[in-house]
Amino acid sequence: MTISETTHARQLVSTALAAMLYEVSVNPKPGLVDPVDAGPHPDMNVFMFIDSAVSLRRYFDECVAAGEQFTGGLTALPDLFQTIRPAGIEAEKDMFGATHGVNTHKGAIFSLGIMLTAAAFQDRHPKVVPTGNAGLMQVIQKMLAALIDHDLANGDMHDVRNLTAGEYQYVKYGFLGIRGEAAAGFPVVMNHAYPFLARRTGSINERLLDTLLHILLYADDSNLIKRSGNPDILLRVRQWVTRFFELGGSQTAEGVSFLQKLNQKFKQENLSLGGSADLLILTIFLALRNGIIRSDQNTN
Ligand SMILES: CC(C)(COP(=O)(O)OP(=O)(O)OC[C@H]1O[C@@H](n2cnc3c(N)ncnc32)[C@H](O[C@H]2O[C@H](COP(=O)(O)OP(=O)(O)OP(=O)(O)O)[C@@H](O)[C@H]2O)[C@@H]1O)[C@@H](O)C(=O)NCCC(=O)NCCS
Ligand SMILES: Nc1ncnc2[nH]cnc12
Repeated sequence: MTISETTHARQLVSTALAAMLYEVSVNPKPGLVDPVDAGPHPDMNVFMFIDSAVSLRRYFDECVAAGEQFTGGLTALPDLFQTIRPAGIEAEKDMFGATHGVNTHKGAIFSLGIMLTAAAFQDRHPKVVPTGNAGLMQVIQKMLAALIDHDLANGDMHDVRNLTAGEYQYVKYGFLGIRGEAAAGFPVVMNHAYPFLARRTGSINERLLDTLLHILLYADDSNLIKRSGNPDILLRVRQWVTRFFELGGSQTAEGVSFLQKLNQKFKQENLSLGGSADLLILTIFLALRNGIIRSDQNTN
């Protein structure tokens, strides 16, 4: 595979990296690292996230090249996913090298790598793939048509001691986690987070904070469930989010004050929103790609 040096390819890669850096910059984020507070992640800080994001440039180059240079048709798109999966495993090594062993972006390597590859393919095939997020969703669904069967339904789940959080939650509760969200074409992002962000007003920080909280209403975040030890946490968190929006969200003093309290609560209960952060990264990627957020229009 030859890395593409076209302006378009470089723009796609820059947009992916920017999405990661925007996400970690948003504050105050409950349950997550931001420039002010590491939340329930004492082993991480914002500089580590910068190092982690920057270490992924080569991988993102490979994703774009794979998407642009794929010669199979729409029905062969599962092969495109198989092309980038080994690159994702190598990218995890780059990330762990950059963070000295801390898991900052494992989920994002998977999710954003898939979305970036699909976007590169979509842009190369305007005659067969519809434009916009709907077309992108279709490409992703086709790429991942075999994922659930391969990883979960037919996976080896006999020794629970060797299961990841996502695999364990599949066996115990039937949750499909990141794989289910990805295989469906990221519906939480496409159907909820992105349209919400597109109509939200305020500064970029306020719009992205509110979008993160909106994501919590829909996402089954396997990090949150793992840290809590009980899927009922999803319902509790959704009640907190409802209260946040009743108070006016991040554009009111009451909303911000509630958010600060949530931040403390997430720290006290050691609750992480790592999966939801990744869905915010994807939403930002699309928003930057489609011009829905622009840093020169950071108005209040
Ligand atoms: C398919 C892979 C993602 C592998 O999945 P795996 O089974 O290894 O992992 P999962 O437990 O399923 O979760 C992976 C990460 O996905 C993010 N995530 C969780 N829920 C969702 C969701 N609903 N939608 C989208 N994304 C979701 C999340 O990643 C983020 O959180 C991490 C940081 O949070 P933190 O709490 O600190 O997490 P820990 O490291 O666990 O720390 P402690 O709690 O212990 O302190 C960070 O990664 C964020 O990005 C989940 O963590 C993919 O990796 C893959 O394909 N790998 C290659 C290997 C392979 O092929 N495996 C398949 C078998 S054939
Ligand atoms: N800001 C953040 N904090 C913790 N985990 C994350 N995963 C992705 N972004 C994150």
